[in-house]
Amino acid sequence: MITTRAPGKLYIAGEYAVVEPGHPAILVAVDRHITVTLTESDGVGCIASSGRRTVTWHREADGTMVMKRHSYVTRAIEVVDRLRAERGIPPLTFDLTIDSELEEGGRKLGLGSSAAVVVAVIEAVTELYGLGLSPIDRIKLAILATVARSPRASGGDIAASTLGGWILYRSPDRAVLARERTVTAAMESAGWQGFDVRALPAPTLDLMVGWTGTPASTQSLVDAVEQAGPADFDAFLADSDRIVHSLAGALESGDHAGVQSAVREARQNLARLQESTGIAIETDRLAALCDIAVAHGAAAKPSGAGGGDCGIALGTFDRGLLSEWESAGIVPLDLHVQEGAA
Ligand SMILES: Nc1ncnc2c1ncn2[C@@H]1O[C@H](COP(=O)(O)OP(=O)(O)O)[C@@H](O)[C@H]1O
Ligand SMILES: C[C@@](O)(CCOP(=O)(O)OP(=O)(O)O)CC(=O)O
Repeated sequence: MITTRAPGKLYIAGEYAVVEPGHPAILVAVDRHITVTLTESDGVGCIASSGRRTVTWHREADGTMVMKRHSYVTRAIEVVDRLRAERGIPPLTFDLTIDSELEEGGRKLGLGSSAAVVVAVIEAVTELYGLGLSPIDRIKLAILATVARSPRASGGDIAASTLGGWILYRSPDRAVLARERTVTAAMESAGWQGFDVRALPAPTLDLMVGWTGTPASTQSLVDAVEQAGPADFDAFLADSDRIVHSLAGALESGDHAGVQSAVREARQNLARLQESTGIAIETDRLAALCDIAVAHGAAAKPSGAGGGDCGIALGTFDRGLLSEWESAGIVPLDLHVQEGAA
């Protein structure tokens, strides 16, 4: 039996820009997890996850996997299986049980459950076959599995979920990766040129997280921004890059005022994207979340694609701030940074 665990994540800055290859974002892993348990089985494999339909799979005589429905989980199993076959390792059949702390009553919180599930499944299955992959190679495999299902996903959530702690992330060119014919070739592809992951020191500021209670569809929001094709998108990208760079510098030098001012600027830059696209990133409830935090001396912004999900505040832990959030219909989430393993 193999058990793996992967944390959820939150975007701190760089969302939407990071969808463009090579553009950076900063994320943090949080201490709520997905746990995957793998047990070898005979003939039929079962994927069981609470609140979801159990999916079964089997192999044809030549080892090819057969599954009726595809999901993030099956894509993750499949990509590892292709690598196994390319390396001449004999196939196995196994059951997976998935437990999630990243949903509330079956509703997504915006904490990156799809990334965490893919990361935990990839870790379990690569361990089963003894593939001996580094964390960076597992991030690459998880990105390949994810883009099979969501071609535009940046993969920032995967990097945060794999490494833990605070990270700086730059996305690869997923369109180039998708053209590679084997997993081995995709792992070495030129599509990784702009890709980068690096650990950042955590600030001593407290991270406070509020949930709006409204799940948002990241994919629809990203597609809508692309369709809107705002004339000033290049300026948005340039500003985002500058803000992320100054946030990384402030984290590295322990400059708390610099961290807070970069977070404020990141909020403004997203507000400009909202203005030029007409897409509601900072909803009324996210605006209330941010304004309340600002009134308490914190720096705040929506986290991720916006439109609902979560907002973050960086400052000094403040019970008054949290109770004002509650009065405004925002649920404070009791989350802490999940430190990296390294
Ligand atoms: N426990 C789970 N078991 C299987 N698949 C899951 C599980 N949790 C999440 N997923 C997959 O991830 C998707 C949600 O991911 P995502 O949009 O990243 O949400 P969020 O970031 O808000 O958690 C689900 O629709 C499902 O496909
Ligand atoms: C817009 C984005 O840059 C960030 C989206 O982050 P979210 O935190 O909104 O994502 P979910 O985990 O699906 O809720 C898209 C991306 O990077 O793929």
